[in-house]
Amino acid sequence: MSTIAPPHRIRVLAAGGHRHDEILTPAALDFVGRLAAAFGDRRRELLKERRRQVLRLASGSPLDFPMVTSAVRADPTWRVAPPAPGLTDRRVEITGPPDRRMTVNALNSGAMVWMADFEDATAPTWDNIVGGQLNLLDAIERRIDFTTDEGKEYRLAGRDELATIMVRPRGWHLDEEHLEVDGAPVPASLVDFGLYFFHCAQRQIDAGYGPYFYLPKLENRYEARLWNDVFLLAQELLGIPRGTIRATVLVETITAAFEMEEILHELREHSAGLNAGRWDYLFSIIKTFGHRTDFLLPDRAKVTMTAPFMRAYTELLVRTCHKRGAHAIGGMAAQVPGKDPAANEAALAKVRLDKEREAEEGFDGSWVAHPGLVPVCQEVFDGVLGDRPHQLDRTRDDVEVTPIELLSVRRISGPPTQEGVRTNIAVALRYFAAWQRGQGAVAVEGLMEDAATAEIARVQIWQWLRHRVIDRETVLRLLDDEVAALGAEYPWAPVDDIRALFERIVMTAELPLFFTPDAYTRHLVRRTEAGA
Ligand SMILES: CC(=O)SCCNC(=O)CCNC(=O)[C@H](O)C(C)(C)COP(=O)(O)OP(=O)(O)OC[C@H]1O[C@@H](n2cnc3c(N)ncnc32)[C@H](O)[C@@H]1OP(=O)(O)O
Ligand SMILES: O=CC(=O)O
Ligand SMILES: [Mg+2]
Repeated sequence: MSTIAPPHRIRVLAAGGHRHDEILTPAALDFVGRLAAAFGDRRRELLKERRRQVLRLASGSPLDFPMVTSAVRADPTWRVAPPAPGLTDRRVEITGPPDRRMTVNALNSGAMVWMADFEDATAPTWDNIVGGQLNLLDAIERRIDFTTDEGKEYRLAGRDELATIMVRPRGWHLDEEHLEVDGAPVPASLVDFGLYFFHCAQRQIDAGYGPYFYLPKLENRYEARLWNDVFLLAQELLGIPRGTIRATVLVETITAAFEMEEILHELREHSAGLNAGRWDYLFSIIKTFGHRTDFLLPDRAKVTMTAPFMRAYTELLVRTCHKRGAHAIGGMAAQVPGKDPAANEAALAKVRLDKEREAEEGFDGSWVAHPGLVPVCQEVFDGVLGDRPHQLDRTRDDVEVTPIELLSVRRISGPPTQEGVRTNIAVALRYFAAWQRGQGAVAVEGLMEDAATAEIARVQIWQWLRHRVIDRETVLRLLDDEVAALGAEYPWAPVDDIRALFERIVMTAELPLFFTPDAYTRHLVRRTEAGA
């Protein structure tokens, strides 16, 4: 074992669940403990730096491409690592939580990649976290087939037809309260990354693939450097060759958009490109600049990917990736298929338009939220790529994006409508209810809602209140109505708790940076001091 992974004492503070012992083995826990002991302090420092950056931007410091890294951007010679096996052709990627049924469905969906999501689409109950790891292990070992009580069979297709697995650990801002190292909670990112890497890295290599990841919610190059160092130590500890890991970073914060090239550079020997995480990106813009009137946005439905500031972000992402030989992966259209044929047709048409825009901009592939959307995404990218696995050769030298273009939000501003306010309240409440119950993604009125879209819903209400474009009485009246509707629709929902959560994270002068840490501690943590 490496001398740079100090000794530590790790404890599980949760009752043992079904087959948890297969994941929480002493060796796996020791591995996670070593990562936490090696990187816990740096992660804490970086979270403090996030707060300092919030204050700097709030007090008027301009956001710009960093001067100190201009040499990295100007150097034409460097490239990221070549695509690893299973990651060359990524024209359709499906995302979703690694629950048992969805794991089989996603792997069989026909998509090239499945992003198994512990972040936006997972409510991080301890059982979801450990159960998700178990499902991944079972899938890789091909022992996940099962039959439901109703007799529906779930079977994995042949290996060549399965999607390549990429795992998205939780972001740096979250703790895992059911694991403690030297008396402190383990960073959730290191739990999700560490358990998967420990159990599945070698198995994936033996199967001809590798340990692949999606990295969420990074805010700057230092956070990318931290991930790179985690990768180096993890590979060293398990004797896996340096450079085997691949990771796609989601550009989903406004500050990361100013450091795309630097993020690729930090991770270059492990990089598998960038993804346009549009929903968190929008959330990040509102959260970061919500105090400014020139960042006041209209109803969520009116802020589309063709808005000039969103277009500037996606075009810069493609340009940056292709300049460095990296894949650029598109984002999530929110529409999901439902039971009504007319609504379905409309949803598919919207998804098609979205994917056509991405393929035309130069993206190499894109995300879908539902197996029913794989064919439309596939068709659109087939049309543009043909037999080529990607379009890295489209270097988009025509694209030049300035800070002003990334930040020109006011060009689509306008007051919210009453319906826009109501919808945001309804979405936030429904999502919080599902999340508290352990479900991290839900369909609400034909749209996929997850942690990122729920964040948009709640920060928009906060922003509109703050700028007095809606008044508190209106929000409280609509909240009464929507809480009543929620109780009628979901009789199991603890409506008082959900209302209280909404009021804590919306009806407050100081905007909490994320809703999840507080909601997690209050509602999802079930610690047993004695441990398992
Ligand atoms: C902002 C971002 O980060 S986007 C990425 C994070 N968000 C996500 O990944 C959301 C992924 N999508 C989902 O979770 C789901 O599609 C939902 C919750 C929106 C809707 O799910 P459901 O209500 O189950 O949809 P529906 O009833 O139409 O599903 C039909 C079948 O497709 C399966 N299915 C639906 N979505 C998925 C998916 N993403 N992956 C695998 N299988 C899926 C269902 O399990 C169901 O299977 P079954 O017939 O065997 O029971
Ligand atoms: O993670 C993706 C996003 O859009 O947010
Ligand atoms: Mg996101």
